[in-house]
Amino acid sequence: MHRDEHGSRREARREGREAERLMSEAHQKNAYAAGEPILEVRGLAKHFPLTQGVVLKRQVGAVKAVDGVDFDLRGGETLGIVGESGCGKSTVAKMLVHLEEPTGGTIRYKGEDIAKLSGRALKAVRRNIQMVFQDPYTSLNPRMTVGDIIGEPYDIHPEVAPKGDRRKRVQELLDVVGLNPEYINRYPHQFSGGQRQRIGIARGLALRPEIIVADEPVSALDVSVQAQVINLMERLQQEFDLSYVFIAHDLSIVRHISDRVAVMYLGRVVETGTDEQIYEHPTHPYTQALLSAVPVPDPSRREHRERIILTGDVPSPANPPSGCHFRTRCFKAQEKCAVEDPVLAVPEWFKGRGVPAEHPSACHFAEEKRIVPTE
Ligand SMILES: Nc1ncnc2c1ncn2[C@@H]1O[C@H](COP(=O)(O)OP(=O)(O)OP(=O)(O)O)[C@@H](O)[C@H]1O
Repeated sequence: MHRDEHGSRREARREGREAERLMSEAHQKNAYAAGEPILEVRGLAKHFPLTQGVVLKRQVGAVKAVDGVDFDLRGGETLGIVGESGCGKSTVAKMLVHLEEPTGGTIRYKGEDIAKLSGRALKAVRRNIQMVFQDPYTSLNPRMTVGDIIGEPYDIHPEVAPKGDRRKRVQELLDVVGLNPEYINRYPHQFSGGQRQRIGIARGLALRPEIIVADEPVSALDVSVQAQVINLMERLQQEFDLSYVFIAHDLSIVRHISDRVAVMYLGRVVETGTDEQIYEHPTHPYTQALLSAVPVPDPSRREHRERIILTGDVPSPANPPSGCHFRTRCFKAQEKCAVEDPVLAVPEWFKGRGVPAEHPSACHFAEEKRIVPTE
């Protein structure tokens, strides 16, 4: 065969592949535009190896910090993730922003599995998913000025703000989060806790992300300051068209800001629903127990609230109970719970009934129980 013929065939194949790639990209964009979730998390797992021995490390088990988590995040919405300390919330957050590598499962961003990305494609996704950390006292470098802290992401993504523009950009961000732009040369210790969290938020916004993963962003703050920071985050969500994953251990904090809520226990999601479904019509005994502990300001409603006291501690994620992870502390547990893992799905007996209890709950004996009386 003639050389030129070879070349033109190769060229045609290359063009064909390029067309296929563009079509697949267009398909993904269309799928997202048609109301697909911006993030789809399926079977997400993180098992940390437990080792023994100093020189020759031998794996003797694994801490199942996250053990098969599913959830969706839709564009412009806030998904609250709640659960007690140690249930794996922070590990989920770190996997979403690529600070930890999953042991299993997928995280799809606009239809693409981010674990399979590398190079420029991965960098672009990382730019679009930013994190705001838990503790503003320790997450900011005390030796850097506020200007350097907020502008640091531009070192990795200089295309977002060329060097000459950075100071102006950082001052705009300070203004956006309600801080005086003239404070740009100050150090973190010169700010209050709430102001430091505003600095953390400004840094999270620097690259103009689409998604912010906020890991207990107000837990370290006084109650009065918590409300201010939450109000700020709600305003920024509108202004910058952001989607939030908002993590907290307290259901009452999450309620204010979340459109939907996922309740986690020992590495798994046990119940998900809209804020109304979770607060007014919980069906999982763990959610019901958490709700029975939230502060209720109105004394007459508080009096009528049912109290569910959980006995025992959260078991170790290195050795979770068989079957349902919650069964060792559950007031409803029966034999079935020890042998059969309940799946996170709408319970059969609520399916198609159009009632608020019709939402996913991982319990063999899911049943609606209103804990906090309505106003
Ligand atoms: N690098 C690690 N190596 C081993 N175990 C870990 C590691 N990081 C977390 N864990 C364990 O994984 C489990 C989940 O931790 P994680 O921090 O995700 O929980 P959390 O719900 O965010 O709790 P908290 O609110 O206290 O941060 C815990 O038992 C923790 O000890």
